[in-house]
Amino acid sequence: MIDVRSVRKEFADIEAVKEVSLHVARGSIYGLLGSNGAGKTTLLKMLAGIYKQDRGDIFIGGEPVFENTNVKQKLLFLPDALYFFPQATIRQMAQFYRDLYPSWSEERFTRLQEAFPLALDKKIHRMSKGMQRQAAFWLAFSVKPEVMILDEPLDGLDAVMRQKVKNLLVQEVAERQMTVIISSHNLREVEDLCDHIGILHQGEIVLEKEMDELKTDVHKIQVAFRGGIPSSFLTGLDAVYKEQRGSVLLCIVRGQKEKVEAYIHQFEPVIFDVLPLTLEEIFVYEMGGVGYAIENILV
Ligand SMILES: Nc1ncnc2c1ncn2[C@@H]1O[C@H](COP(=O)(O)OP(=O)(O)OP(=O)(O)O)[C@@H](O)[C@H]1O
Repeated sequence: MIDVRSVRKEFADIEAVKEVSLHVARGSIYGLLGSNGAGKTTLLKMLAGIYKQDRGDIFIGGEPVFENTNVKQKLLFLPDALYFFPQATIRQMAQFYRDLYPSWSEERFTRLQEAFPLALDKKIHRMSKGMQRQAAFWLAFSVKPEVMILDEPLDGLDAVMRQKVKNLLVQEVAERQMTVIISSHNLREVEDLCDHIGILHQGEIVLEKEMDELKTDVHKIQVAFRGGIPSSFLTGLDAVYKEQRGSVLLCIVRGQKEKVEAYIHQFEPVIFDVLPLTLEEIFVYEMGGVGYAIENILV
C-alpha cells in the first residue's frame, strides 16, 4: 500500500532523509522509531505529499502522492504539531473535513462522541493539549481513510485515552484493512500496536523487523556445565550477545527455539534456562549487531 523507494530529502544545511526505502502492506501497522532529529517528520511529510522528495519514488496504492488529489483524499496525516483553523470549534472543523473527504462518515462521527467526550461547540484552541489531540483523532477516525500517517500521535494523551486510541486504530485495521504508519521515539509506546518496526537513525533505516519474527526467533539462555563451558559450545550457536557470570554463561541467541534447545542438551548442561526477553532487549542486541547503540536512539 505504501511504497517508498530510495527517497532522499535535503534541507539547506542537512540531509534529513538519506536513501530510505520501505514498504507497508495494506492492513498493516508500521512503527517508525527514531530519536529527535532522526528524520521521521520529514519522511512522513513526504509520504503525506506535503514535501516533495529530492530523489526516489513514493507510491500510495500504486500512485505517486505529491500533488495527487486522488491519493490525498484517501489518506489522513496527523502532524505532531496539530493545526485547526483559528477560533474553530469541532463542529466547524467537522464541516471542513466533510467537504474535503468523500469517505467522511457522519454515523461514525456521531458514534465517536462516546469515545471522545468533548464539547462540539467549544473553540478548540481553548481546549487542553490532550483534548485538542482527542479532537484531532475524533475527526481523523470519522474520515475513515484508507491510510493514516501519524506523527507522534500519542504525545499528550493520558493513559486511558492512549489505550482507547490504540483500540480504535486496531479495530479500523482489522475491520476494513486500514494501513497505518506511526512515528514514535518510544518503542514501548507502540510495541503492542505495530506488526512491523523500522528504526530511523540520522536519516537512514538502520533496522527493520517484523514483530512476529522478532518475538519467536530470539532467545535469552542461561547455561552452566560441570567442568566449565565446552570449547566448541558457542560455535554451533548464532549468539548476538554473550556474558559469563562465574560459571554461568548468559547468551542471546537467534534461531528456532526447538533447534537451539536440542543443540544445548547435547552438551548436558547442569543449568539450562530459557529466559523471557523484552522487545527492547531484542532491539538492543540486534542494534549492537549492526553497530549502533540503541540506548542513544530510543529513549
Ligand atoms: N523545514 C526544515 N528546514 C531545515 N531543516 C529541517 C526542516 N525540517 C527538518 N529539518 C532538519 O531535518 C532533520 C530531521 O528533522 P525531523 O523533524 O524530520 O526529525 P524527527 O525525527 O521528526 O525529530 P523529532 O522526534 O524531534 O520530531 C533535523 O536535523 C532538522 O533540523
